[in-house]
Amino acid sequence: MQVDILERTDLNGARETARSSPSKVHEVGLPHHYKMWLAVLLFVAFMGFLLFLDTKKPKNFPPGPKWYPIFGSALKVAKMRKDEGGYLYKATAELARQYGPVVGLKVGKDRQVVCCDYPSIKEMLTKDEFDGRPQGPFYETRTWGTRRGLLLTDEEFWVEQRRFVLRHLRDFGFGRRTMAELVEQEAEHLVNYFKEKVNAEKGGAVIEMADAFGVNVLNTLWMMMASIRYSYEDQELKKLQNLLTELFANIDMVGTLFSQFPFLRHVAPEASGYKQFINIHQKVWTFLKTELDKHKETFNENEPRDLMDVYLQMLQSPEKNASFSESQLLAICMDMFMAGSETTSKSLGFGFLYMLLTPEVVKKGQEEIDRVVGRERLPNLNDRPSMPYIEAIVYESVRVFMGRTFSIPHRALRDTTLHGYYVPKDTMVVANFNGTLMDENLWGDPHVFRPDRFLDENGKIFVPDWYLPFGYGKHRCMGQTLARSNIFLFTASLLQNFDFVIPPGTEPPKTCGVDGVTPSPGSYYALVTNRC
Ligand code: HEM
Repeated sequence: MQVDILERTDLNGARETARSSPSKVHEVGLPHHYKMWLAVLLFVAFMGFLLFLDTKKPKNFPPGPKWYPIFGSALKVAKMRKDEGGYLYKATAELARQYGPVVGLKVGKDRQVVCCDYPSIKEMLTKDEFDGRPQGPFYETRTWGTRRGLLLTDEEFWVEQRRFVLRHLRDFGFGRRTMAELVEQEAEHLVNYFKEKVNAEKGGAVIEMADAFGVNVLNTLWMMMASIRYSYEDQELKKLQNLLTELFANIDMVGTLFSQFPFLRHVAPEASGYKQFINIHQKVWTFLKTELDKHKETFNENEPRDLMDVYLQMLQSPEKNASFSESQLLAICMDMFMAGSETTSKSLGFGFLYMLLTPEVVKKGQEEIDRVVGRERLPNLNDRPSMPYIEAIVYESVRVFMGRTFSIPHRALRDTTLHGYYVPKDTMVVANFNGTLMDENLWGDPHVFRPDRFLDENGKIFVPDWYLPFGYGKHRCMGQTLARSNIFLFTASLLQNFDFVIPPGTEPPKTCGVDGVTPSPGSYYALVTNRC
């Protein structure tokens, strides 16, 4: 059937098109500009409807501030964070005071549930439905577009990789005698490093404490991972550690601007932190790739020396499963590097910061060391059962560090409930450890550094159920044993040999710390002298 098109221009100059059929029945449509306005109106109404939906909370979702289009509750959280001096954990704790221990938020595109007390945190960490890890650009960009590694992967992929790494790290000493030897060796290096500094100056040395432990902590892990020991002078490593500290101070555990508002990656790559995130990850990746390439040159498949070798062996094996790849090996190294060094050295950093402010703790610790070990030899991990007070300092150091931050986020794998509330699939669920590790109802005086809280009436170690700084359940920390051994021996060895005081004429350091993925004690100094 033939259709012709009639076009005419009306008095206002607008063009109008009508179609006529051969039967000459004219269907005169709306003028073109009306149609255009109608389309615009429909589009606006549709967008309005979508924005309206954006503000609707799922039924029985955990309570929290109102959701606005696009931003969700982000502006409210940002304001509260500003009011709380920039600390996200404090802003969330304040929200929990207003709405209850389980807070429902929407930050940009991310639906989040934050657990802020012991019962909800325990429920979240033990329920299989919450064993996922978040998805999205933030969690994928770090490994160049595909989720890899151990920290932020889930389901079959993660189960297989976690099992492999744990099994083989054990072969290289993880949790065994070889690990103890490595930790003891690094504690000795640390003491010698301090001695060199202290003996070089009359009256002791003023030492920057916040980053005094990073190299030794990393060495204990890296020897098992890649048979590598770094020196204090290694400039490449120093640069990398500074970059990581910068990165960790600029992102939060629950994401960052460009992950919550992904369009910012394109319109404001610098201001949204995207560019810096990519640059730092690129540098870490290149550093690790260089180490891996060096490793390959000396690799002998019949004599694996460390985890890298066992993994390379697996890559050549015909039984290799799809989850194994060279980029996954690099991602594992990156995760271990990030999870392993920053956390332990910052726990030590906070521990020594508080000990500077509470000399009675140092005195009690030194008395125990003198009684059990004496001064003729360095402490070792066999002394641990006889040194409950130093062990209690370890628990307390980790408490004051993790009490300022969140767990690694989890994700609901399916629609489920938490604390009686509805949590839809793919919601990010995170624990604010401040709600357990700094809860006045649980600890009485959580802001006081008091290792005795971990000792019972017989002076034996007592750890309450609500002490969960290493997580719980299937995703629990893989490095807890190594971390606690490092903190124990580094603390015992330093207290055995040195006294630490606030440098005369300076203000006592502040304990507020610097917020970030892992909180940092910030830069502070101690006057370190040989013990008499
Ligand atoms: C004081 C030191 C440390 C603290 C407080 C700490 C804390 C944590 C926490 C809270 C989690 C998350 C648990 C969860 O999501 O439910 C975690 C996971 C993890 N940690 Fe640690 N950690 C420390 C040291 C280490 C060390 C030394 C290593 C390396 C050997 C390590 C490797 C990991 C890994 C690989 C995961 C991910 C586990 C998984 O998702 O399966 N951590 N850690």
